[in-house]
Amino acid sequence: MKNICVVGTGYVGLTTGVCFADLGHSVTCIEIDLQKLELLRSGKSPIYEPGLEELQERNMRAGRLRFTDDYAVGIPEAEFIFITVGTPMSEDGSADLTYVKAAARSIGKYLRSGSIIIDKSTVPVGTGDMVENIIAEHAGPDVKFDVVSNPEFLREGSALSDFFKPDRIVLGAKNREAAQRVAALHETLGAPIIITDLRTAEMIKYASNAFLATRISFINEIAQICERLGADVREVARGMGADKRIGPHFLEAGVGYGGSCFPKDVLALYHMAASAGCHPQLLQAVMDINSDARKRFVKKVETVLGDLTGRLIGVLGLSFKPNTDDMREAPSVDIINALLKKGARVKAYDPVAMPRAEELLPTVTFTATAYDVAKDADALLLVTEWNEFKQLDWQRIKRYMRQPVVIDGRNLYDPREMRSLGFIYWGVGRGEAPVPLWEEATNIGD
Ligand SMILES: NC(=O)c1ccc[n+]([C@@H]2O[C@H](COP(=O)([O-])OP(=O)(O)OC[C@H]3O[C@@H](n4cnc5c(N)ncnc54)[C@H](O)[C@@H]3O)[C@@H](O)[C@H]2O)c1
Ligand SMILES: O=c1ccn([C@@H]2O[C@H](COP(=O)(O)OP(=O)(O)O[C@H]3O[C@H](CO)[C@@H](O)[C@H](O)[C@H]3O)[C@@H](O)[C@H]2O)c(=O)[nH]1
Repeated sequence: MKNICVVGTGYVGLTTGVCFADLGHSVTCIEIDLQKLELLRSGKSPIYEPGLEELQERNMRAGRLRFTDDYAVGIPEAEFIFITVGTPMSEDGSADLTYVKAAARSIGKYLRSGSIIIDKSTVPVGTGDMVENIIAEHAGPDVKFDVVSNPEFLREGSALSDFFKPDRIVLGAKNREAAQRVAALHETLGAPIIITDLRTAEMIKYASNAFLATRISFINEIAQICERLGADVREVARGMGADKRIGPHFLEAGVGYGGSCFPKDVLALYHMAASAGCHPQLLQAVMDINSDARKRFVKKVETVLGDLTGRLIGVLGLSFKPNTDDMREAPSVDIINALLKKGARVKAYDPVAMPRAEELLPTVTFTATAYDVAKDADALLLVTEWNEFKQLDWQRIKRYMRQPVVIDGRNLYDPREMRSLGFIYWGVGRGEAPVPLWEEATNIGD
């Protein structure tokens, strides 16, 4: 049993704290947002993450997990201190390190010799050195400590299984012995552990996210070509993915990637590269293709319906992906704002993200069910592929709609089935565009 302190209780911090407690360690989580802290102390999770709240409650009851806003409580006893605070996008596109610097200052004030500070937040190359300097400045010369970079690879919606069954654990440090102590902490997980230097570990995180984002933009570009040439991108991805060198994952064409990580991390890497005098042209293309995917989706609605003024559009799914309530950089927000700008009215439904979406989309009407979204709608747009949208009663939806138009941004439905049910259906990269409902169809896709 080790004493662990986790600074920050967002998606990464709470998962880290709860899971290490579940492995039998004694964990103190420090959170400065007092509203969040109150919720956490009452045994509730401030985020929707399947299985997390149950595990949190269990470990709090067992006395292995506690929450505080007081660094004096968490830091002095801890052998391992994880920094998991946010690193959002700054105005210039670089990663904003305000929270990391503040956490390092506070840790420094209460640190005792022998602790290891582990940076789990996604931070630009060189941040580990900066954190070390800030802590040293505040801890004073007598306190001996190490900084280890341990980038986090969990995905929202599957955070627990990603924690307990990681593909790999990356550790970067100046002092190999410190990295080995952190490796030993993770031993029970049985995952491959890669030990490298600080800067390389920091870069592995950005390169991994940028590569996954590149695959998504690549398949979205292929989808656009498929649409023009009458091929089916899902089959293309299946055929490509069967090649072991390519693999089947992250080849789902759609409305582009969103979330709290890919958009900000690709941009931050671009910024890092440009600041170092490189010319990151592939990263620029990845970002351009991603924003075009959202625009093209909106253009499809216009192509089918014509002028959107006064049209009622129903949107299914708001979170940036299923199984999370996270609305950060969700494609739904850009799509809905573009529709509203073109004069449409929008109704929307999401199984869990509506409370978070309300403040971002104040003029949207939120409904209690997916079926309510369809009522009187001129078109229904599938934006997030929640499981419950796979089982809809389409005969019922068709009766509710003003006209049976479905634009599917995630290729959730079978085009032939939808058309045989009488829908005007348009997916992503799956053959020809449907005949527009208005005469002067615009050319789409550019
Ligand atoms: N969200 C993910 O799925 C994910 C996955 C891998 C890596 N990451 C990276 O991990 C980091 C955290 O991401 P997140 O989504 O969990 O962030 P988040 O914004 O959801 O949570 C950060 C938390 O830290 C708290 N905090 C800020 N400053 C603090 C301080 N000085 N002391 C104590 N608490 C403080 C905030 O109040 C907030 O609750 C980011 O760098 C992100 O890029 C995120
Ligand atoms: O084939 C695909 C796969 C994903 N997406 C979209 O890509 C975005 C990101 O999806 P996903 O990677 O599943 O979610 P995140 O929770 O943002 O996780 C990513 O970002 C985290 C934060 O850095 C990393 O830890 C994870 O490894 C990395 O997968 C979402 O909008 C998805 O809809 C696609 O459009 N097509």
